[in-house]
Amino acid sequence: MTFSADLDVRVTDSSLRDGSHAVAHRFTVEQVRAMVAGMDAAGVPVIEVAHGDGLGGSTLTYGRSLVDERELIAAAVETARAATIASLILPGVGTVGDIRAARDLGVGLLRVATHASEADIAAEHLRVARELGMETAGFLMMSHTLTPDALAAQARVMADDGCECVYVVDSAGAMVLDEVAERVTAVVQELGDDAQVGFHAHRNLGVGEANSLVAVRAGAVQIDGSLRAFGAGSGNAQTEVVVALLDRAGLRTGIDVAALLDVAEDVAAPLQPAVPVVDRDAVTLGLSGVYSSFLAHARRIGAEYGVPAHELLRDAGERGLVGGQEDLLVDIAVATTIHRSTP
Ligand SMILES: CC[C@H](O)CC(=O)C(=O)O
Ligand SMILES: [Mn+2]
Repeated sequence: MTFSADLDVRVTDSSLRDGSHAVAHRFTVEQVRAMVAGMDAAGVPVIEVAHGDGLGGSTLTYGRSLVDERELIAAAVETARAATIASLILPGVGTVGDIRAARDLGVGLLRVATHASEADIAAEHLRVARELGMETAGFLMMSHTLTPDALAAQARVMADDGCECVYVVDSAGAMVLDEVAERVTAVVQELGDDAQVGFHAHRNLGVGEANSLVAVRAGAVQIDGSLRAFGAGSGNAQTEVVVALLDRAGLRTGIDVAALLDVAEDVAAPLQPAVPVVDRDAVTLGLSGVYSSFLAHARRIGAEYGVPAHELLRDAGERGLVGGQEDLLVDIAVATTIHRSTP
């Protein structure tokens, strides 16, 4: 175990990383301080901070950050009294230089994210983080695209490369209950005592919180969430709801439910440009198995080319687009407009 034996489940709040997608990467230092202060006081043990696409994600492709993520991380580290500040990196987007900088700023836990079938490309980043003394986790994005056995084999690669926890990540919010249970169970069985298993939900099909509970029942001991579902797509499982459900199930998270509900209501909600709703775009993401972070790009590009976002997302699903291929949404939009104007 890498966390206290007093906890049954360790919760990581990703509002200040996954939620960055929802604010077009425009978090300010003051907002980060307020969120971290509230969550830290409520007992949230891990708080993730970065650009939505991880360290180094501030680019034209993914969207520029208003404030350099290193400033935001520094503010989070300075504010937190007890919480570990975590960050996330996608090899190929962030570099080992970003890992060193994050460690120097006080990031204690690094999550290395790869497409579910490409666990091997995390090896170097995991090694560097371990050498720097950071706790490490692997993050198997788009886990719905692999069978449970194939996913377990990828988790084994990450565990052998030295990470302490492997997350089953439902990036598209495409999985429903049994599909989560089957994958988490397979990964738990494969890893045994070699590494813990975590779960990261998106609620595009309206079952993010239920999926998180199912994941815990299947053996996941680390669970992600975002306050008020402050994440990509229709958001992550709501941290405060997941914590309330775990509390109701008699599982110890070390988090004060009432205090966290106050932070969600009083600090997070006023920062949200829109209340995350499971709407047509979100359900299309879930049904088509498309990355939740594609939603904001689809809405922007759709508005520019006069193509409804859900149509772009549906076509993106048919083409099997993966993270990093956001700009292909422009191709789809252009193809759609040409198709429409051809007699
Ligand atoms: C593009 C990175 C992505 O937002 C990571 C993540 O949270 C997920 O795959 O769900
Ligand atoms: Mn996510």
